[in-house]
Amino acid sequence: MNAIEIKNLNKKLGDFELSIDNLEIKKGFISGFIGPNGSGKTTTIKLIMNMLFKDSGSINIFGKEYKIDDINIKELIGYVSDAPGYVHEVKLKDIKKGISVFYKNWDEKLYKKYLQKFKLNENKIYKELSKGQQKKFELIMALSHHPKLIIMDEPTANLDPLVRNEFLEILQEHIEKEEATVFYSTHITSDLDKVCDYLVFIYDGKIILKGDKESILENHSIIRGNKSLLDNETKKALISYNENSFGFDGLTNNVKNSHEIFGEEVVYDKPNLEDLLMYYTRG
Ligand SMILES: Nc1ncnc2c1ncn2[C@@H]1O[C@H](COP(=O)(O)OP(=O)(O)OP(=O)(O)O)[C@@H](O)[C@H]1O
Repeated sequence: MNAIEIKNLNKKLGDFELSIDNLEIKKGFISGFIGPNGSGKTTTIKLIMNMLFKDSGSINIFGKEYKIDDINIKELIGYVSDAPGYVHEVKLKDIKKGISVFYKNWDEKLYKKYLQKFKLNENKIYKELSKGQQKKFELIMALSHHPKLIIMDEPTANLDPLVRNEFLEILQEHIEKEEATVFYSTHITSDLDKVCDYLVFIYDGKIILKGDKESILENHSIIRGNKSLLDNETKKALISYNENSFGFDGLTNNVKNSHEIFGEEVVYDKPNLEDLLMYYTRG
């Protein structure tokens, strides 16, 4: 069974349209959700969280559907939003008191352990925490009820590299222990290089690429060569390309075909996720 299954999902917001024909998030893995600003990541996540109502289509969480199984679904999910998550003027321990009662599986021991690990004092007022500490607290709240699915929207934005690593470590530790699934959006592709197994790439409201990270990277190649090799036919082999006075560079998603077209006259480089994001979105 998949952790998340989306079919024929449609949502219009002003002149933006999100349209996802089919998306399956595999249970037990980390799936990274990437795409440029305004491509529909937050909208998709809010739809998955039922914080926004869909126009049409279906969203299943571990085979369950909102409306029928709302409470059961929410018990299964740990959510970290892109915005500050809690009322600003309240102490951490009071936030915890108010929220923990909604979860059957709330684990006070685990909560205390994470507080210690992240060196957070629960007598502090939420607003007095730094942005990184606020995110850590939100992660603790999201993990302390043993969620089977962790959904996060840009959780590591604004975190320094050290805190980001701690954040990812605690997440990985949790996944290993709980066999949980993670689906999270980010602009920080180096985080995904480190931890993600699967990748979902959204652009202008549509999923343009999805699959396991290693295969996606293997199926793509950056080609660099002399400008004279670019013509209307050879350009068709490239997702996008860039020309300068020395030559060109472009991305292909058909490495074999590109070898047939360009032969040994060009250099083939392995792309990273940053490269994919750039070539796919620069038109
Ligand atoms: N309430 C709304 N009314 C009208 N348009 C909206 C609304 N909410 C979002 N949008 C539009 O939907 C599009 C997708 O926004 P969304 O926040 O999902 O993108 P995103 O991929 O999360 O972007 P970012 O990386 O900048 O956070 C944008 O063009 C945005 O302006």
